[in-house]
This record gives sequence, structure tokens and C-alpha cells, in this order.
Amino acid sequence: MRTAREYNFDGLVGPSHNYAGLSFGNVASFSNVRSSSNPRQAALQGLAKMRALAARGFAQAVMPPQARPNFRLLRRIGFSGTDADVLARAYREAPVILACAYSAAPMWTANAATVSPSSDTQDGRVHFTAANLNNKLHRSEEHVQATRTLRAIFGDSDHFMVHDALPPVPAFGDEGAANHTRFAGSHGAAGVEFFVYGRVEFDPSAPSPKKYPARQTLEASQAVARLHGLDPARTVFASQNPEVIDQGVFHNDVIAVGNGNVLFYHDQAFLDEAGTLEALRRALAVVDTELLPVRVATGQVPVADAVASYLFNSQLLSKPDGGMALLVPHECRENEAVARYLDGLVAGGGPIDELLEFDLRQSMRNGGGPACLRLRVALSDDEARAMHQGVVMTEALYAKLVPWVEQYYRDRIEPKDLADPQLANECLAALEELERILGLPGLYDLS
Ligand SMILES: N=C(N)NCCC[C@H](NC(=O)CCC(=O)O)C(=O)O
Repeated sequence: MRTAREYNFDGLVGPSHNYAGLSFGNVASFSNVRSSSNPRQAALQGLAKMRALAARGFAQAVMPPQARPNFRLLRRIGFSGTDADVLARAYREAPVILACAYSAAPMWTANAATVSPSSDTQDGRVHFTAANLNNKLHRSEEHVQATRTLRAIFGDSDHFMVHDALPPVPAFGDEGAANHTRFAGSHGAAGVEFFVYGRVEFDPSAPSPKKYPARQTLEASQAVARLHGLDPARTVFASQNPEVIDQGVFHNDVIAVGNGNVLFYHDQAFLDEAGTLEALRRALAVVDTELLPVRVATGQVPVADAVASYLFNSQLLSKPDGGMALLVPHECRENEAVARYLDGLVAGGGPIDELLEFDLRQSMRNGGGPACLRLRVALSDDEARAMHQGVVMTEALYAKLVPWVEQYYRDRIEPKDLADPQLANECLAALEELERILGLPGLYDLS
């Protein structure tokens, strides 16, 4: 077995971060619609988390934001003239679509791709499939830049394979790693890949939510597993409980998280709880590893509290010196049931022996917690050396990114600001400079 480390690639929040209520089924996004955002604070909150984890010895990297506004989208649907004309007319006639073109949603990199480490794949390379995110207009084109970014960082084809997104149709709705987790004895060991879906396109009898959309299909999860060359004996597909999707659990990572051999989950997360655990146990037996479930009962934390606090949208991290830390957002402390649960969890002598808390309120108000903000990529030492080094979080990089944010980011964006051509210029200038900071010339197609 090779030694490997899990790199968390956190999305750097882009300069157009705003609250547009674009995600039906995501309670926070809907409740904060049209309130004013603070992109500068959002980016600094994210950077503070990255810096703190890097300082603790976790492998941490940064995933750059995407170019906004998406003029290609606006022009393709009939807005024409100069860039300023496009923005003015879109603001007048289709303000919600303008907000889609401006969305900073790529910050939630758990949705950028599904990642399979080399110890799980047939060809021994790390495989990535960019997520098509086709359930929401504002996220449906992210895969274009996500693929380009992943290829820029993981360009070495001896070690890495970056697949294009699945066909962008409802049958292949794919939301990436938000519905995927990996279990293994250690980051470098052969493991079990666990895909959770909300809907089955070609089985009308399969349960599905009634109120909110299921964004991930079984067909998409199966396609990703095939593309990555996963061993069927070490791959588990499980249905999410459609009833919790209807309560605001729009991704499985809002109700469960896994790391190592631990599954931290809510008792209502899966359609068939016992069957899902059994399937995971059987698959883990193939690699001589025992599943360690940490089950949270509805009586301890009702689903509504899990959704409001994002308890399960936490990062479960294997600490460099042993033990596991659970990184939760501040909102968990403010929820009585969750705070009580967390006090007992760490005192309880289980696998999770430390809590880390961060203020990520700017992202949380759009339904993005700590786990949404990061894409996990387990890399062997050779693979880590083969990726682009400019994105690895260090004190030096942090010291460059903070003044960059302070120079280019506004501290307030309201809906009307999206019509301001100056905002578009600022976003462009910021990314031009970021290409230099990260050492990734040509990262963006800024033509
Ligand atoms: N759970 C994970 N992994 N990711 C969270 C993604 C949040 C994102 N919110 C938004 O896109 C809101 C944008 C707005 O309303 O302005 C979404 O719903 O896709």
C-alpha cells in the first residue's frame, strides 16, 4: 500500500458572490434571495479556513473561481450589442438569468467533479469526471471551466485522467462529489466508493421526491463508476431517502459524510438504512476493513435542524497525528439540538475526537457549508508532485491572495449591482491577476 494524503481543494469564492435564490430545493438559497452579499468577506472566510487547515498539517489546495458574468450564456439567448448593452438589457428583461450568468456557485467545489483515487481505478490513475450540474441553469455550464481547470492542475496524463461531463440531460443529472464518498483503511489503501442517488430515470417505480428535484440519478452515478474503471465489488450505489430531499436535503452531503472507515450519517439519510450499511460492510470486507457507522437519530437531531445547521455538511478529517476532526460551521453551535449532540459526540470516546468550527456565513447563506466548499483528492506522493504546485495552500500563497481579494472584491453586492458594467470589468481584472498569482496562464478563456 502506498502512502497518500487527502488534498482538500477549496473553492476560492469569486468576486460576484451574490444571493439570487437560484436553487429551488435548497432552503438557504431560497430564504436569502435578493439580500445583499459581501464577496470580500466570503472569500476571506474561505481563505481563513484553508489557511488554518494547512497550518494544522492537512494537505490543502485552492480551486480558482470561474469567469463571470457568463457573456456566452447571455449572448446565446439573444442579448446582443456591447457587453454593457447585454448587461443592461438582461437586467431589464431577465434579471434572474442575469443573476445566473453572474453566479459564484463554482465556489462549491464538491460539485465540480467526482474523484476516484488511483488505488480504486483499473488503470491506476486518478480519475475525475466533471459534474454536468444540469439541474440548475446557473450551474449548468460550470463543467466547461471545471474541466479546463482540472486539466490545468492535473495535466500529467501518466497520473491523471479528467473526463468530460456526462451528457447534460435529466437522465444523467450529476452533481459530483456531493453525492459520493469513499471509505478505506487509509487514504492510500484500496477502498470502497459509495454513490448516493436521488432518482432513477429508467425505473418509474423507484421512489423519488414529490416537492423538490432530485439532482443525481443512478444512471449518472453508474456512468461515472464505469468511466473511472471502479471494481464493482468495491462500489456501492444507494438511494437517498426522497422524503429528506423534500425537506431540503438537495445533496447527500447535507445529511451524511464519510472518511476512512467512518460513516457519519442521519438515520433518515437513506431509503434503506440497513441495506445500505450491509452493502457497505460487504464491500469493505473485500479490502479487510470494518465499517464504523456513527448514526445520529432523529430524536437527537431532527432533519430540520440538520438542514438548518449543516451538521452533516462538515468535513471529517483524518488528523496527521491520528484521530479524526469534524469541521463544522458556526451555525451548529447556534442550534440547540445540534450543539448538545456535538458536546456528547466528542466526549463519547468514538472515532471523532475533535471539533473545529469556522465562520462561513457568507457561503452558508446560499446553502454551502464546509463540505460543499471542498473537493477531496487523495494523492500519492508521486501524484502530488505531478500536479500543478501553484494551487497548494501555503502561508506565502495566503499572503498573496488576501491582498488580491482586498484589491478586487466589493464588500457589497445587491441585485441592482449586476447591471453595473464596472462590476464585470472588476471580475475580469481580478481573474487576470489570479492567473499570474497561481502560475496558470491561459486558465481562462477571457477572449
Ligand atoms: N451541498 C453541496 N455540496 N453544495 C452546495 C451547493 C449550494 C448551491 N447554492 C446555490 O447555487 C445558490 C445560488 C443562489 O441562490 O444565488 C446549490 O444549490 O447548488
